[in-house]
Amino acid sequence: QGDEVDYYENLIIQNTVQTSTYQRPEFCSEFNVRNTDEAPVAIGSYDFVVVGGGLAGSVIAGRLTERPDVSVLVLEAGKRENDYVDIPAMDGFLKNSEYNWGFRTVPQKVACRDQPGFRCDYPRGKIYGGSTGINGLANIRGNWRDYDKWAAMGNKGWSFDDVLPYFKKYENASSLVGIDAEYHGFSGPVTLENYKTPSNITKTFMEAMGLFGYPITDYNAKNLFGINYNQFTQRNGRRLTSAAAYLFPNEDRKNLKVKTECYVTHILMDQRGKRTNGVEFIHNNRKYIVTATKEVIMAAGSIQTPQIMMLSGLGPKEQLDKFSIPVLKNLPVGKNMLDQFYVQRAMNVTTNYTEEKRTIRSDVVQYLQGFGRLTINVGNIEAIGFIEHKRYPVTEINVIPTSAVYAVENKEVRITGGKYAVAQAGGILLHAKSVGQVTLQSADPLDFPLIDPNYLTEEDDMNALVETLDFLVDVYESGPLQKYNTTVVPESTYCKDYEFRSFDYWKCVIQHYGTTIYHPVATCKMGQSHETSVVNDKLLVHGTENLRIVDASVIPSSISGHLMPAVYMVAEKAADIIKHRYRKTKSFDCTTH
Ligand SMILES: Cc1cc2nc3c(=O)[nH]c(=O)nc-3n(C[C@H](O)[C@H](O)[C@H](O)COP(=O)(O)OP(=O)(O)OC[C@H]3O[C@@H](n4cnc5c(N)ncnc54)[C@H](O)[C@@H]3O)c2cc1C
Repeated sequence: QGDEVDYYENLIIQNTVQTSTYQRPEFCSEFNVRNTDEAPVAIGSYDFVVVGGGLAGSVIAGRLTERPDVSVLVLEAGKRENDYVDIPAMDGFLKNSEYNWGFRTVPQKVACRDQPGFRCDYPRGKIYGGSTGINGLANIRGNWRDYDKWAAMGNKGWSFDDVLPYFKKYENASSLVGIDAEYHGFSGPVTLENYKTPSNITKTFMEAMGLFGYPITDYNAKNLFGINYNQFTQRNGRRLTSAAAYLFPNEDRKNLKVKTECYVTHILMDQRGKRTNGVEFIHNNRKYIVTATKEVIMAAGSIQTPQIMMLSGLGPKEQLDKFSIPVLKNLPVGKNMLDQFYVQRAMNVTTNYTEEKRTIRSDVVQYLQGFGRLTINVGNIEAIGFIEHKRYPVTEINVIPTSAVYAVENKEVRITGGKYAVAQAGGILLHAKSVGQVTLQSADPLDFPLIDPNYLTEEDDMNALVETLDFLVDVYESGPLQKYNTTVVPESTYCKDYEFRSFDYWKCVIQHYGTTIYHPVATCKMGQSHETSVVNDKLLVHGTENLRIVDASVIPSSISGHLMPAVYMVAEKAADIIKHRYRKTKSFDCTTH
């Protein structure tokens, strides 16, 4: 075991130090084409070509290739994960690595005031497994009402009762405690785990919530309102990416081909914009094309699926005209963007709660046994709660019981944090009323898209967050937590001139410390009309016969949870929709009914 401990200790030190000097790219420089005059090389054909081997792409490819008569090619721009990626606590550092595309938003009017140019960091996973390769692993499904709303918007087959079987299908909740079994699956490929050694202060916080009418609840079941320990997509304390869950075990399937470091630039459409017959991509600085005999399935996520669509002539006419891209279909691609907004460092709370002294080595020893601080995301979010508001459906709170985190100081990796633990707490705006958009910067596929979440431009969004943060102070000041002498310390850098707990004080905190929680949806939203949505309820792009979108971009409205479970569900359901469309007839032909 000593060798393994040495290996992981060095791995953490070397990789973490590297992230401190990593320069994020300004565009997709590594995919530059060496010889632009060279014609693309054709590499043959597959039944299905999946663009993006992220969360949804992995599920689709894994499920479709269960049928041996169906061939699937996955084109993923990123690389494979490594042992460092698998350590949950390193997720924060992965944002400064080649596993993150490195996007930033356009300058925000109201938010991200402590970030250069008011541009929020906008991480997206660039790795086989997509954003599940860099995410915080929290499995929070949302309210059943959110999905009933999808159906009420006209999307047949997407009510909660319709989609519950697909939530169950992806998950294996066998090791979770305190759950309502009726709402969970126990044999899916994605294992869920609780953090094994939660702090007593988190436990007490959960008890205190009871005084405010919020019980311990399985928020992934019928009753969202309340609090409970976080559920993570992990196996033995290690990150479980969608690729590891759905594709790694099936890589010997002859009908499955995954090609990494392949950057898809265009969907190849016929002149009427009705049928696609494949895609163009760049690999090793050369252009290639591949044919899809049945479908192209877009799974590049809420930011890049719209970008590739628009580059291919499928998007808002005014956008495409601006860059002289011939318009094949005028669709609201990139519009309607909804994102959630997180104020993680909303407050520091001093306590008399002491923590055991840790070292990298002691953490590694625990990690190798499947527990300890390396097995929880860098945010140390041990518990999650959901609270109600009078004029707003719901916001989320995160309980962070420690300030002890990994940091690089003078090229050395340290676990920072003082003698006393400092608890933190964060609030999340789940149902933003402010609507943003993704647009093109140019017609060059190597340019990053322009991301404008348009945070907090609607008054109600700010009001809901102010109420949430103020509520957290009430909880920290409540009786149960006083045994830890919890004291909320007013922010003293940007907001010191405002009266603590006044509306303007919170507004200042939110404007400076809030940022994305990485859950954009609806940029290729599902719906009935091609004027207000991009795909139908079978996820086919309106007006096309065989171009489908299966990723977070089709989610039509915000959900009261994080996004990963919803995307797993969407992809599992999409796989069934596709299998049904091409179900075997007696003659074993594929049918297109
Ligand atoms: C930092 C971070 C933390 C998060 N934390 C959580 C969490 O704790 N809980 C939760 O529920 N959700 C979380 N999420 C959100 C969740 O991971 C995503 O919503 C989910 O992964 C989206 O799935 P997707 O398939 O739509 O896109 P992705 O998983 O992002 O996959 C898209 C894939 O397409 C690839 N791609 C993009 N463009 C191209 C191209 N042109 N050619 C080829 N490939 C391309 C990308 O490299 C990527 O692999 C987090 C996200 C991030 C970024």
